[in-house]
Amino acid sequence: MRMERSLPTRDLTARIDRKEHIGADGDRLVVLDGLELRLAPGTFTCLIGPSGCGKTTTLRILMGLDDEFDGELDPALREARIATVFQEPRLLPWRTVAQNVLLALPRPDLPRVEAALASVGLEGMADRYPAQLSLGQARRVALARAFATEPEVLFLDEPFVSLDEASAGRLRDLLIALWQRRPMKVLMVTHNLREAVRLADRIVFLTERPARVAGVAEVELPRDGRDPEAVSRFAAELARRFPGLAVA
Ligand SMILES: Nc1ncnc2c1ncn2[C@@H]1O[C@H](COP(=O)(O)OP(=O)(O)OP(=O)(O)O)[C@@H](O)[C@H]1O
Repeated sequence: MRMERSLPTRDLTARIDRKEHIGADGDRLVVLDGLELRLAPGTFTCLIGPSGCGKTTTLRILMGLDDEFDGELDPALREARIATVFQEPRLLPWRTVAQNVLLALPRPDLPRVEAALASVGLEGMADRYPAQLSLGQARRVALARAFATEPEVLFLDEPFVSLDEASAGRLRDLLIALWQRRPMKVLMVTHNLREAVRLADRIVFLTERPARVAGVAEVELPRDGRDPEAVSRFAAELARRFPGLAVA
């Protein structure tokens, strides 16, 4: 029998004192300035803020993809097993669905791949190639791949944009169901305040660029009470509390 790896029980912290990008004209663009984040065990956090304020830049630093910044990441974050889900499903086109999931695992484990695909409703699709999938199906594979690695921290960057509302809604339900089975720390970037309210325990609002944390809201709605009306009401309240930083 396969043993599940246990999840760490302490917070992870990150402090980004300053992050600059160099623009095409060679000018320095200060993107992040004094941004501090804390990821708590078993907590689903959404990061939201105005367009271009630095959300993806923040995520890339936390993922370890960009280390050119002033500040400090929790050493435990560098050592943690992390999984990432991007806007683009990022599947290798010349590999089958099953091979794409298999490649993410530390060792070959076909039963785990099959279980992961079944968990996202893709039984029977293991031998298809990415070009034979709809965008929604490809995103399911990306979720299956991320969860199959049993990460300690899961980062998502707008994983449901460009889908119709019904498909996005089904994928949100799926994401929450997968996460509730094994609630790791999650940090998800989204533009969509209603999506954040639907999914998150906690929403971190960023200021305009250069971004820092404008405020943190706990989503105090019970998970089984997040129907569209309750979500809209809560989102409207937050939009009033953080004017200009998110639209309900
Ligand atoms: N590699 C780069 N080189 C130069 N400038 C960059 C680079 N990456 C991002 N930028 C700029 O930094 C700023 C922040 O970009 P970032 O993608 O982090 O914002 P965002 O909040 O995720 O944006 P959006 O809301 O549009 O998704 C933007 O002005 C962007 O043009």
